[in-house]
Amino acid sequence: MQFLKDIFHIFFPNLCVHCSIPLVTGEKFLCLECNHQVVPIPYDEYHQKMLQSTFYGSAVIEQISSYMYFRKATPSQSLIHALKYRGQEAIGTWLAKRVVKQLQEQHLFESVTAVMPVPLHSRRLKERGYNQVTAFGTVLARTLGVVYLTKVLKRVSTRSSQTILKRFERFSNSDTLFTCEEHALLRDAHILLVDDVITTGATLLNCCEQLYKVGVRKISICTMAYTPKE
Ligand SMILES: O=P(O)(O)OC[C@H]1O[C@H](OP(=O)(O)OP(=O)(O)O)[C@H](O)[C@@H]1O
Repeated sequence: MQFLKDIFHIFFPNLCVHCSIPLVTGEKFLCLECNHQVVPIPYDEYHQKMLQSTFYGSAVIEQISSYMYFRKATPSQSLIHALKYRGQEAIGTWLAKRVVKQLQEQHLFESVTAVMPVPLHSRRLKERGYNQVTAFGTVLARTLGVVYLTKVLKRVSTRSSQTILKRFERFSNSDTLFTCEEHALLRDAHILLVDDVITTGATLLNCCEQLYKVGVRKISICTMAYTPKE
């Protein structure tokens, strides 16, 4: 079997999602060199403040963690773009496994009662075929031993993609994005919201507002990446 895999690999090698060189055994999605350019965000007081500052004055976030810095033209952007726009859904699982390590070492999110993804609009979901945070979120929910709650929080607006907008435009673009149904699992709950990237925080803030309206007591956030302010 391994022999067949090796032959297949000669003709159809897996390529680094950033620099496109063929990957060797042991490498996944990124070659060693590109992998070294991914800058993880440590879980410490300084970086907690940095992440929390996105939501200061708007929402109280219990705990927050983001795996890596998101910067244009770097392997972090290639990873997220391959995950969202090039069908590489398994990148979500791969990143989640890295987050799980941090989560277990730091005893993070231990009082969470459910994990919820930032939902895609049904039209976007149809185009993409999957929500890019599903794989990531389900691994986290399984690790924490809690339910992965979908369908109650819904994206109702069909606004344009945030990706091409500047910081200010992202906020004005995010009026009524989501609605949330009442659900027994949300009352007095501690919800862990998961998404791919935090840029201005407008998307997650909008979700938080809807969750608080239906009786959620605490919200924590975990994302794959965070765009630092320039
Ligand atoms: O912190 P913010 O400024 O709100 O930006 C972050 C959001 O922007 C992107 O969504 P978007 O709707 O643009 O994704 P798309 O590429 O799927 O359209 C991303 O997936 C986050 O959900």
